[in-house]
Amino acid sequence: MLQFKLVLLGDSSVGKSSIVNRFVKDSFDEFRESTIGAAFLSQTVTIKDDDQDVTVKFEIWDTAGQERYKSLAPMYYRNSNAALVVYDITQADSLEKAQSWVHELKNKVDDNNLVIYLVGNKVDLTKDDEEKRVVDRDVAEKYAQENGLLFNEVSAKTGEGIQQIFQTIGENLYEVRKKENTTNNSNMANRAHGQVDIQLPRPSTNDSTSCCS
Ligand SMILES: Nc1nc2c(ncn2[C@@H]2O[C@H](COP(=O)(O)OP(=O)(O)OP(=O)(O)O)[C@@H](O)[C@H]2O)c(=O)[nH]1
Repeated sequence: MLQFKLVLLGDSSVGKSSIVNRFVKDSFDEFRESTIGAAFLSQTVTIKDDDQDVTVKFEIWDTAGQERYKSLAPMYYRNSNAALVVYDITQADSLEKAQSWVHELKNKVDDNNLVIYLVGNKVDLTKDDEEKRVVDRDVAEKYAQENGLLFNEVSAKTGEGIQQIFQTIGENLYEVRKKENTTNNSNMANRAHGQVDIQLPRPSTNDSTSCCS
C-alpha cells in the first residue's frame, strides 16, 4: 500500500469538510459546524497498474478556513504530496482566496511534484438556476491550466465528481513514485553495473487516526 499526505485549503464555508466527508463517509450534512484548527481523516482508493490493483491511502488534513486559523496552515501543507484548493462557484471572493493559496503553496512547498487540484464546489446550486453561478468555469479552468493545476467542478452535496478527484490524484502520485523509483534504481544499477529489482517504497508506519485542533 502506498501512503500520501493530502491537505485541503480554501476560504471558510466553501465546503472543504463536506468534500472530505463525502469521500470518506459518503455522507453530507446541510448544517456543518465550521472546522476548528484542523481535522484528520484517512481513506483509500484503488488504482490499476496493468492488471494489478494498487491501494493508495490518503492521510487527509482538512484545515479551518476562518482567517484566525490562517497561520496554522503551513503546519498542514508542509510535507504534503497533494493539495485540494477549494472555492465555491457561488462566491466570487472564494476563487481569489483559492488563488492566493495556490501562490503560497508554489512559494513555500519545495516539492516540485506536489499535485495541486483546484476544485470549484457547490455545482448543484447552479443546476436549476444558472444565475447563482458567479465564477465562470472557463476562467477558473484557464487559470488552472496556466498554473499547472488539475481542475474540476464538483458537488459535495450530490457527490458529483468527488471520488474522481481522489482517484486522479492517486493515479498522478503513483506515477510520480514509480518514476522516482525507476530513477533511483537505475542510478543504483549504474553504480553497481548489475541488475536491480524495481520496487515501490514501503509506506510509512504512521497510522494515526487522531485529530488535532
Ligand atoms: N448546496 C451545497 N452546499 C454545500 C456543498 N458543500 C458544502 N455545502 C454547505 O456549505 C456549508 C459549509 O460547508 P463546510 O464543509 O463546513 O465548509 P468548510 O470549507 O469546511 O468551512 P470551514 O470549516 O469554516 O473552513 C455547509 O452548510 C454545507 O452544508 C455543496 O456541494 N452544495
